[in-house]
Amino acid sequence: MIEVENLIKVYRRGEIEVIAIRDVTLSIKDREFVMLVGPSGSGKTTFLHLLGGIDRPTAGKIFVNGKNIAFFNDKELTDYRRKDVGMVFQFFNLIPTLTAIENVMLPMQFIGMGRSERKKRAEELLKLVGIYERKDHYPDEMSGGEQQRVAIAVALANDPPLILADEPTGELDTQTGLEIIKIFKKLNDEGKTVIIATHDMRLEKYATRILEIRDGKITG
Ligand SMILES: Nc1ncnc2c1ncn2[C@@H]1O[C@H](COP(=O)(O)OP(=O)(O)OP(=O)(O)O)[C@@H](O)[C@H]1O
Repeated sequence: MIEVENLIKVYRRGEIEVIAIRDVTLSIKDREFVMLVGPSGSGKTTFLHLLGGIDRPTAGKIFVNGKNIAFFNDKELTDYRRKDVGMVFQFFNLIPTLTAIENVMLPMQFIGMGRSERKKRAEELLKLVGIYERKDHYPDEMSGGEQQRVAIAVALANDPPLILADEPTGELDTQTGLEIIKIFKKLNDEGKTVIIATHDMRLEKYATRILEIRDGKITG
């Protein structure tokens, strides 16, 4: 359960202030599949970064399972990012010097899981997203769609209940994008809460809810 209360994010560039999130209050239940839509610059990425603990709000509260992550100190926030949330990005964000399986194993290392368990779980996750046969390849040896599958496995590494994705099909061709959408649908069916910022209207039929963001204000 996510409860956002009077959330505000203001970026300051010298003298100029940009209000990216403008007093947003909403709640998202467990197992929802939320599609976040809105024009470029409306605040989608900022909103996901705030929910994901990548950025801090200027004001307001973000309760995730009863805990206000806006009040977390750096250590608590790092812990939250490692265990409670998985993030998927438009440009995959894999580590180029690590193979697919090493990328997936890394977040498990951060929480102290032993090597053999990490390897076993990473293999299972790569099978789940349909990319096991490429496990020893480096990101630059894989297509965009393959890299995004690996990136989803990375996001799932520590089994977070919440998955946030920022334009995950934006760099992919039509067919590959559809395959990625179906992976998110499967994850949602298996119990994950999924929030996806996107311009890809094919997600609409899977979404349990569509939120519209405009100039930092969310409706819907
Ligand atoms: N680090 C930053 N410093 C200053 N302004 C920023 C920063 N990040 C975002 N902004 C501004 O905040 C507003 C919201 O940006 P954001 O990236 O969240 O929008 P978006 O809906 O994700 O856009 P897009 O679809 O183009 O990715 C924009 O006006 C943007 O210019």
